[in-house]
Amino acid sequence: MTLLVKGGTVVGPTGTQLADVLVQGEKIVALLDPLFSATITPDEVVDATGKYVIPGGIDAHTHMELPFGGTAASDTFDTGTRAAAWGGTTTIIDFAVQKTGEVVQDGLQAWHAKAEGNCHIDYAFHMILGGVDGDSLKAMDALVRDEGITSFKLFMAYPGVFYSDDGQILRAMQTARENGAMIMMHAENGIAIDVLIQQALARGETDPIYHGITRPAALEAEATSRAIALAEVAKDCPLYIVHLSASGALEAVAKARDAGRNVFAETCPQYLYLTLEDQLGAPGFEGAKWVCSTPLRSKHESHAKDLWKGLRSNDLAIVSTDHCPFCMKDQKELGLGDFSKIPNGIGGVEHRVDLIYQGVVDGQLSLERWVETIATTPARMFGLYPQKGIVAPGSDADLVIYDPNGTTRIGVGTHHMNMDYSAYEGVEIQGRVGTVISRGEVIVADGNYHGRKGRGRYLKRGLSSYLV
Ligand SMILES: NC(=O)NCCC(=O)O
Ligand SMILES: [Zn+2]
Ligand SMILES: [Zn+2]
Repeated sequence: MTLLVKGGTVVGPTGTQLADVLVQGEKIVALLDPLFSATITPDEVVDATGKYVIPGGIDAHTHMELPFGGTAASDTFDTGTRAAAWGGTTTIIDFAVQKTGEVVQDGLQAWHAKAEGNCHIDYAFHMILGGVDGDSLKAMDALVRDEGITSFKLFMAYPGVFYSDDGQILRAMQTARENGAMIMMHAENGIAIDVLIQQALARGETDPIYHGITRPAALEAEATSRAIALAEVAKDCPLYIVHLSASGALEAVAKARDAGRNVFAETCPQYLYLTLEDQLGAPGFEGAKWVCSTPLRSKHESHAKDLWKGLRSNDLAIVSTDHCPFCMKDQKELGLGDFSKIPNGIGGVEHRVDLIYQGVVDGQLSLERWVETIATTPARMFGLYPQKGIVAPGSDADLVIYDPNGTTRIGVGTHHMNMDYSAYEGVEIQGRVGTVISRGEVIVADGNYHGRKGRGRYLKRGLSSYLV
């Protein structure tokens, strides 16, 4: 079976070219001069005239079905990966969870059981370590060696749940330095935050906005700097700061990178577009829709502006979503009268490609940087390159035909995520995901869905291309 994507502008991290993309089976086999491809008779033609042809998006940070705060994220691997496909994402890297006290491999098998046979697109896992001890350190080696899991998330936040102390973090970093894995860090000082939360509740400050006020930017910056220092002590263990939201944290990352350190970071669309005042501070309980950690930051400070700059300068390497949706009804509502009981998370796996394309329209990013931050760098960072993340011969034929003349209006009435609201209700994007191709199969075209549950494959990942 051959498929020709014809007439489009192929966008990669280093430039654009007018080229037709020839696909055979699941792979890209050639980028052809349009004059030459006129001589070919493929089985199927996808017209991309006037459109961009980009590698399928890779969302390196999702939480399908994550148990949190007495409930679980509302997207299953079925609904969440289908929504991702609609939005031009053809690979996710989800976080398998070792609950505190659980054997790491048991946590991993439980995650495989949730995902297997349910995914519409290809998927891989990072591993959350809910407890660092001798057994889990040995398990890290086994996962890197045998399971294709080469990155481990630790939490400086959420004491009593996922939290690791500095000694545990250091030991995990030393192990990662030895086996080549990446340590991913939720960098917020959870111990200090818990004090602020208790004080706020004692004053009767229970509305959702206090979720943000009790997680100040300074405590993200402090934890980020501490993680960077611990990684230095662990002989420059590769460190990746997740969901970075604050200018001070970005400064710490930039300083480490200027010093040549193995430090990387991602941000998420919510920190580029949404704010403490306008969303988290919405009247009544409405702000619960935007409770996530790290929290949305103040529009009166320069966080969002600095994050866009960080994306341009590569101090922020990747945009992921941290997709962790909860419905308002019965889920976010668990925190009525006590913001600390609102399950943390925002859903957005469907909108990342569009929302970051809007950054191109707004003059924040180049086309090439758009592709790099949503597809190419995630593939390189997490050991999926060049199978994924690039439109090139030999790579999987994961392609998005993106229409710069289309528009997308985001809202709960049209999205495909299993959420009863949209975090971006009414936002209009000056661009549109058209056709989506996953391993050579057209799964979205002309506003219709052609994919199916179970076609997505588990990807065993290699070590990061950025490892030194
Ligand atoms: N980010 C968030 O609010 N929820 C998901 C869990 C995490 O990434 O910390
Ligand atoms: Zn986190
Ligand atoms: Zn997360």
